[in-house]
Amino acid sequence: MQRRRESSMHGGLWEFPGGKVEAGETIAGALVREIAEELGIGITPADLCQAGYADGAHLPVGEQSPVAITLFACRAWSGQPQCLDGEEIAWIAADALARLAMPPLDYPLAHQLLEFMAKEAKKSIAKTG
Ligand SMILES: Nc1nc2c([nH]c(=O)n2[C@@H]2O[C@H](COP(=O)(O)OP(=O)(O)OP(=O)(O)O)[C@@H](O)[C@H]2O)c(=O)[nH]1
Repeated sequence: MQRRRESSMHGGLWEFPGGKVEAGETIAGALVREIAEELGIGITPADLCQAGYADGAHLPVGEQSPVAITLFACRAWSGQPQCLDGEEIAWIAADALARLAMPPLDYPLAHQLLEFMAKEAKKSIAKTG
């Protein structure tokens, strides 16, 4: 997880690393670029698997968001993650994610990630068992 710069919108809150899709990019292509810019590691679209999606419809009634976020899991990368853009980065255990102070859409994403990981674990047990 990455803690946003204090001076930015949602400053000081923890979020999944990533960023906005630019004109002409695919969502996965934008993530490859953002992860290189923010963490200095190399990932490829082939290693990405969609793990979640959140937009304003996932927020409590009365709360709105102009933002829609697609969350990807990534199984492989090259290099060591460095904090190149945020205030700090940290590995967070999946079951501790929801206790972090995060922007609103990252809470439903964290919940979906837990479900995704549980399903992946079941598949892996089925394969090996
Ligand atoms: N992670 C996250 N970001 C949100 C939420 N709601 C919301 O408006 N945002 C905004 O969505 C934008 C995400 O873009 P970004 O990660 O590229 O962040 P940024 O604007 O600081 O980067 P930039 O300067 O490179 O454009 C941020 O401005 C962030 O504040 C939310 O619930 N979760």
